[in-house]
Amino acid sequence: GYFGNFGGRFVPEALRPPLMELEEAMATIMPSREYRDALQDLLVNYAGRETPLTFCPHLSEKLGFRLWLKREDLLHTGAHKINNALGQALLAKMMGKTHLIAETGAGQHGVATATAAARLKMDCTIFMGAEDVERQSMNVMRMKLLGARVFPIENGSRTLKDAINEALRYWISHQEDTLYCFGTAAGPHPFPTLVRQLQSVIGTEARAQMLERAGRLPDVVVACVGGGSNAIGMLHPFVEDEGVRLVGVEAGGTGEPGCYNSAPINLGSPGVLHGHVTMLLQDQDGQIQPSHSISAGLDYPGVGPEHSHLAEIGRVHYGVICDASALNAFQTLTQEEGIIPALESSHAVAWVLDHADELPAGGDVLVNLSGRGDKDLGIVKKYLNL
Ligand SMILES: CC/C=C(/N=C/c1c(COP(=O)(O)O)cnc(C)c1O)C(=O)O
Repeated sequence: GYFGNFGGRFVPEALRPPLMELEEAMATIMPSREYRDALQDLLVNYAGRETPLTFCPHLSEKLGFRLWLKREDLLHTGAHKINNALGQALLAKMMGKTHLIAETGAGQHGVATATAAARLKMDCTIFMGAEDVERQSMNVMRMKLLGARVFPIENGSRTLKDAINEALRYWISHQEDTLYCFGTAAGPHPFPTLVRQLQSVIGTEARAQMLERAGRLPDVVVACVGGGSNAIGMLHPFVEDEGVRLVGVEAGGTGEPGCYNSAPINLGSPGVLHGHVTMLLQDQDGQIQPSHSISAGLDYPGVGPEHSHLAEIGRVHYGVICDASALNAFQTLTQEEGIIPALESSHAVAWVLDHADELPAGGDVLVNLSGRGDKDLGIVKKYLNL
């Protein structure tokens, strides 16, 4: 369960049995024809795969290279989260579980898990920081409509980190009938591996689509990094392609010195959080620092262990984008190409806009559009005179 020096399973003894049961199910149920056919049917005929690869003529003209977007925003529920939620919910169902629990920050994973539970007729409980309940209220309404119970978490920074803590605590005393449907490529082993496996459909499809549509592999592949699931899903299938430059984009928050950010790879240090060793925002005593980002989905002081490893070995470059640049990219993509991106995905687009002069003229740049921006209109209204 390690990626170089990062990963592992640093959990209370009581959590080892359900994690070992999950690992066993990954080895016995997931390779089965029954599971693979059922998941493929859900991804194609329910979630809407394969997602389009959209060329951006206007931005390509302005930037001097061909810009391509992988449209995970067009999936059912509006983000890549459904890939992972369907895969884990189906696994839980085949393991005989009747209850799914999950954490959520932007609410997309919460909605995806509630959707999967509704489709597979399972109970669903979502843990969500109270601050996120307010700033992503449309997604909270969707979760409730879908039949999920939503628990607002008041302690700590009232965001994603606290929601994960509560979900793990709940799971300890509800192991028999419950699977924790972990929402990102972090957490104790086997979650980072399981989530990468389920999200790699993004990069596998995009790689084939680039060869078909561009006639070549992309020069650069870019994805935003919160816990790291859409990025590892997009980047993993390209890791062996040495000529392809891989970029993960962390959230820099307001960008003022000493401000709260969500850029543990760039500004953090190694530590243990939520059951794994990874790069973290922490003080010298190992106390986790509060994080900040305009986008709830990137507002997390940790990152998946495989990203910490890919940064350490230098295979992926991790950049930082602040709130203002993300808002600018949100507006630019909307106006230039008629696509309203999630604030999370806007960080990846912003990195391309801000670094255009470093990117190969006449080349091909692929960006993962992890979600759509409908959920963020209430937030951006304050900043853009809507
Ligand atoms: C698991 C908590 C993160 C959430 N969302 C994160 C997110 C992210 C960042 O999460 P990762 O892909 O796991 O890094 C990117 N794009 C969209 C549209 C997102 O909603 C959520 O609860 O919805």
